[in-house]
Amino acid sequence: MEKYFYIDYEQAKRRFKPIVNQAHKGIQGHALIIGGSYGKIGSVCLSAKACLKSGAGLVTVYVPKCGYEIVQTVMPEVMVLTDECNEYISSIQTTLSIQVIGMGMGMGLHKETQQAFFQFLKMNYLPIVIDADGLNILSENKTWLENLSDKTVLTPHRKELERLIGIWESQEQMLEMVKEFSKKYNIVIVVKGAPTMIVYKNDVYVNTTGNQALATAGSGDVLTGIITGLIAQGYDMIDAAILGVYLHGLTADLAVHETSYNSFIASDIIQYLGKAFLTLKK
Ligand SMILES: NC(=O)C1=CN([C@@H]2O[C@H](COP(=O)(O)OP(=O)(O)OC[C@H]3O[C@@H](n4cnc5c(N)ncnc54)[C@H](O)[C@@H]3O)[C@@H](O)[C@H]2O)[C@@H](O)CC1
Ligand SMILES: Nc1ncnc2c1ncn2[C@@H]1O[C@H](COP(=O)(O)OP(=O)(O)O)[C@@H](O)[C@H]1O
Ligand SMILES: [Mg+2]
Repeated sequence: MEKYFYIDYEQAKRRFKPIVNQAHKGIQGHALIIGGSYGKIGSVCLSAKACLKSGAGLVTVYVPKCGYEIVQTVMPEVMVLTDECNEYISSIQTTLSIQVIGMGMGMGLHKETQQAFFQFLKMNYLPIVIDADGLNILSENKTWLENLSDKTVLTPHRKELERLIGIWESQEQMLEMVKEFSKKYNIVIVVKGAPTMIVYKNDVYVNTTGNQALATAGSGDVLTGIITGLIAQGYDMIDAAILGVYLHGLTADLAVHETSYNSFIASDIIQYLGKAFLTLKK
């Protein structure tokens, strides 16, 4: 039996958990953001900043060496681990105690990066949000999908989704294909677009916030950071996806009267995140 839900204020408000007075960084969780390649370190910066500004206690990023000074300069709050390779990720080694991983943004498709991703997937048991080139690597190696744990959220835009599951004739057919995909791997899929729809098995959650101002570079990287930051705090995968997508779109609704559609950029999502959270204040 399929179920459709609209992600509106009520759906978001009842999922929102205010941070407790006695909170400390440990309670808020430690997130690891893995991604970036030469010329695309900005995508990791956007994700990491969004992750912190969603309430995560600690954020560490794992980037190629070329990203070290950039991240440490742009975001003193974020800790940095670097790959031995300068331009792209060639192996993913970490012994950090973390609660969640967000990965794929700006990561590129270098063969060594693909292998590093595969080795990482095989030994990962933590909640993970996979976006962008992480999705594109899975599309090029579909047998690797078997290694996805049931604590996985995929966040494809329509083109990334097409690479992953093939083409569709209609929105209805697309949703049926995504439901089958979700059931086969027991994972959550955030189908980004206008509107964004979250699919988990036979349930479809249709977002009601957001607008065309979000059609700008890095807005998906920011969403990955928001969802990762919510999971770090203990939200389950579906609630984190629902609340994250709602808040992400709401920032654009709150901002456009000041920024216009044209002059809204991905950093504005992060800037307006506080205002979006305040609308859910209990
Ligand atoms: N500042 C940065 O470092 C940025 C890095 N980025 C990274 O660049 C890599 C490539 O991501 P892109 O999404 O740009 O490239 P993709 O190759 O995944 O998508 C671009 C192509 O897909 C089509 N497309 C994009 N969004 C679509 C949608 N919603 N519906 C239908 N077609 C769509 C476009 O027409 C274009 O042909 C990713 O790893 C991403 O994280 C981008 O996020 C942009 C910003
Ligand atoms: N016209 C639109 N209306 C609502 N949301 C949009 C629109 N265009 C893009 N978005 C949102 O912006 C984000 C774009 O993600 P993505 O293409 O991955 O960006 P990037 O890879 O550049 O970070 C998604 O969350 C998508 O839902
Ligand atoms: Mg993207």
